[in-house]
Amino acid sequence: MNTDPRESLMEASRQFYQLGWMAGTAGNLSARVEDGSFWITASGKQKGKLVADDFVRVSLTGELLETPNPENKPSAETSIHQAIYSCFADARACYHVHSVEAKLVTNFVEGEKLPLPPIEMLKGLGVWEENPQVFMPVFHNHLQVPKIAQEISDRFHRETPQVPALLIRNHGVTVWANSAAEAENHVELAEYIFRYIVAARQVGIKF
Ligand SMILES: CSCCC(=O)C(=O)COP(=O)(O)O
Ligand SMILES: [Zn+2]
Repeated sequence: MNTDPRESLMEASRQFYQLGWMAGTAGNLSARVEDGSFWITASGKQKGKLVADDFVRVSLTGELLETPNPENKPSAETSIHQAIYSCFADARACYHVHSVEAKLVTNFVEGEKLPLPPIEMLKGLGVWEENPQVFMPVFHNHLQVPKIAQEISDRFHRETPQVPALLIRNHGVTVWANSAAEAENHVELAEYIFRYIVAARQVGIKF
């Protein structure tokens, strides 16, 4: 496991910012270290030019353990990262971004899950069946983020998601993986799938 994952997080953030998925201060990225704690982007940082001081390290229970800049506050959405790491012991990185398409697709369903198209890209999210019926969990965008985190934790303890990703309605996607590199792949694959869903709807393709 990487001892200090901040370089990978800064690189991913730069890339997602350039793709328009972390516009301004939107989104947050984290990765764990050996003792189970995780480095996460500090709240309100411009995501196109993060430096190593723009992070904090917090414990799985949310205690602030390290802050290179004393003014840093943990991401406002730290509780969601805590929920993911608590639910999935193998998760080493958790990335949350805000694309236009991720918000749009959550308006295509009323319920708590978004049907995904049976396309090849699902293999990158761990689904290897032929013509799979796969759903991505969708959560309500409560103003109080810990409430979203609690609902994620409750639902994932009842039912393991089919893909390592979740949507928050009109907000964005959160993915997790067993490495920072794999989390970057998961964001790119999820975003590709959202673009496909938006495009399919425009031309009337149903799945
Ligand atoms: C302008 S984005 C609003 C907050 C949010 O949803 C987000 O992802 C960034 O919050 P953070 O506290 O991590 O900067
Ligand atoms: Zn967000």
